[in-house]
Order: sequence, then structure tokens, then C-alpha cells
Amino acid sequence: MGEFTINKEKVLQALSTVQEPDLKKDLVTLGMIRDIEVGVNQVSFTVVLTTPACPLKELIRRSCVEAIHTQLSSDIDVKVNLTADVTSTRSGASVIPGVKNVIAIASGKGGVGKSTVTANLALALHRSGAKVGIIDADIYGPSIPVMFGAEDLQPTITPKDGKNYINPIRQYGIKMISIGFLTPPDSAVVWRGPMASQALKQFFGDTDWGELDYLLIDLPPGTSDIHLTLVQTVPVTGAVIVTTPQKVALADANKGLAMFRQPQINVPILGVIENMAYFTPAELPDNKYYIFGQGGGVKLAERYQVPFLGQIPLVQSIREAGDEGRPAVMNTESVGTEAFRDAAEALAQQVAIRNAGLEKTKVVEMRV
Ligand SMILES: Nc1ncnc2c1ncn2[C@@H]1O[C@H](COP(=O)(O)OP(=O)(O)OP(=O)(O)O)[C@@H](O)[C@H]1O
Repeated sequence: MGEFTINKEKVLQALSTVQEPDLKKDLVTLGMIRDIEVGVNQVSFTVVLTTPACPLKELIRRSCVEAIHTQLSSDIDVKVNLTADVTSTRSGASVIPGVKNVIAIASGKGGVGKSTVTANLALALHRSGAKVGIIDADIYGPSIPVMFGAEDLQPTITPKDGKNYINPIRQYGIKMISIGFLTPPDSAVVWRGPMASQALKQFFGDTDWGELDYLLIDLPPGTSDIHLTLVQTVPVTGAVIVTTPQKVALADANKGLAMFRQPQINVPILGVIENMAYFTPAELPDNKYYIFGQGGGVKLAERYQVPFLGQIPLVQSIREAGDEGRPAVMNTESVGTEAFRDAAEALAQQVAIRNAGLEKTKVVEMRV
């Protein structure tokens, strides 16, 4: 085995042949390589990914090792450390500047599982190493507290710089705030328009979120004042549309999607998630029964040319987990866990692509 003088420049040159598959530029140009250390026949460096939930991590690691071996020498022992710094187009935002990405989770129709999807995506992102928060803005059915077994918890208030700040509840590593924490059960529905909008503004302006990679907003179904308040209050990174494969759900999902696309709102669509895509009995996990129809979510995504982020099966354990206050993703054995993890990775990937490619979303100005 020969000895090679490796220096940092050579390593950088070799790594500049590795493309980030989504962002279509090389790792060196993207500034993703750090901490190169060289020794005799060995090199180590860190690749800073755009999200810890990157589904391409192993591919990128392998491509780096391969590049060093083909460009320099196959005798070199390569150690690749992977870390992540979630990207944002919100830097400099005046409201919640420590939050890198605000992601709206919307559905056209009620009951399609939007809150279930929000809860599990949040936990899957957290599991990958991201800092995650949830705002439950679904005034008609604030289900996040129940899903997280947090219905008896009360947010505390901390005075800071002469102002009172709400401290989000922290449950299973996720920071969260919900209209459900502020109102007695059964009374949320009387929170009509202006009050609910005011509450949402407080969840942004008067809540101490600290640093977050992803803040997911569980919106009420359909289109509402809350949607408008959201886009008028903070720049939103993008929206996810949750639908079931049923015709009625898809028709409403169309409307929901079109709303974000309106020129005066203009929030990028990060993708479509098809929930209850097929039924799987726990004892026959390989059997799929398309009881609500098949392929609707994919067709919706195709029609609007937006990414399809994944299918979540209809399984009894997902419903039970929600009712028990421990979302399905917390159980590694659950049939749904993998589906939610894949969808979370696809979402994180789309956020990274959106942040690399599109301009900042602007707050929607109200014309009076
Ligand atoms: N993939 C799934 N498998 C099994 N049950 C599910 C699944 N997704 C959601 N559910 C169940 O369906 C019901 C409705 O889900 P959820 O409350 O998440 O819907 P939603 O769209 O947020 O409703 P809302 O109209 O109140 O906003 C819940 O009981 C939930 O546990």
C-alpha cells in the first residue's frame, strides 16, 4: 500500500465532483463540507446536510467515499461525519425569527386525519434530530392536546422585557400550543373568527418558541379566516395538503390547494400526503385493501404538479395511539411508523429544495 500526501485542497477538489442530488450542485459549492482533517492514508470531514431527516444521507456518504477513492486513491481510509443545519428562508423575519420553517398542514375536508398526520410528522422529524413545534390552530376540533396526552397541561407565562410570553407545552420533545390549552373542552367552537385569529397571532407574537427547525401549523379544515391570519402574520415556508383517496375529500383538497396558490396568498405547496390510503389489518401487514379508492392522492399531486410525499395506511393502531395520547410513531413496531417516517423525510427534503430554489415567502399585506 503506497503512501499519499493528501491535503485539504485535494479533498475539496475530489468532493466537488459529488452532487447534492436534490439541489443539483456540488457539495463544495453548496458549502456543505466542513472540518477536513487529513493524515497518512486517511481523511475525515463533516458533511452538513440541509436537514437531519435527509432521506439521501447514506447515498451522499457513499458518494463522498467513492469520490475520494476514485479521485485520490482507493487506499485512503475515509471517515464521513454527517450533521445537519436546517435551511431557512425566514432569516430576518420580524416574528419568531428563531423559527427556521413554518409549515402549514391543511386539508380540504374535515376528519381526513390532518391532526394525526401533523402529530406523527412532528415526532418523526424530532426523532431524526430536528427541533420541532406544533401550533394547533384547528379551533373547531383542537385535537393535538389529546393526541399528545397533554390535555391536562397548562402553558405557563413568563414576563420578559415588560411583556408576558406564553411558554409552549413540551411533550415527547415537541413544543406545542393549542387553542385547546386555553379554553375548556367543548367551548372551542364558540371561538368565532376574530377571537380565534387573535389567539393565532398570540401563538406567534407572544409565545416563546426559541429556536426551532420546523413549526407545523395544524389548520382547521377547508379555507377560513385562520388561513388568512396565518399568511398575514408570518412568512410561511410552505403548505402540506392532507387528503384521503375518497372523491369527496379530493374535491375539497383541490380547493385547499388552489387557495394557497392564489396570487395574493402565494404559499408554495410542499406536497400532498394521502392518509388512510389503504386498510391494512395488523395480522396481515402485507395485505392492502383500497377501501376508499386508489391513486387519488398521486393524481391530485400530478394535476397541480406538486410533490407526492407519501401514503399513510389506515390501521387500527394509528387511531388507538392517537386516542391513548402517544402518536403511532412513538411505537417502533407500528405499521404506520415507517410510512410516517418516509413522509417526514420527503417533507424535509422538499423544504430544503424550496429553501434552495425559491424566494422568501412574503407576509400577505392586508388591503383595507
Ligand atoms: N391513518 C389512520 N389510520 C387509522 N385511523 C386514523 C388514521 N388517520 C386518522 N385516523 C383517525 O381518524 C380520526 C380523525 O383524525 P384527525 O382528528 O387526525 O382528523 P382531522 O382531519 O384533523 O380532523 P378535523 O376535521 O377535526 O380537523 C381520529 O380518530 C384518528 O385517530
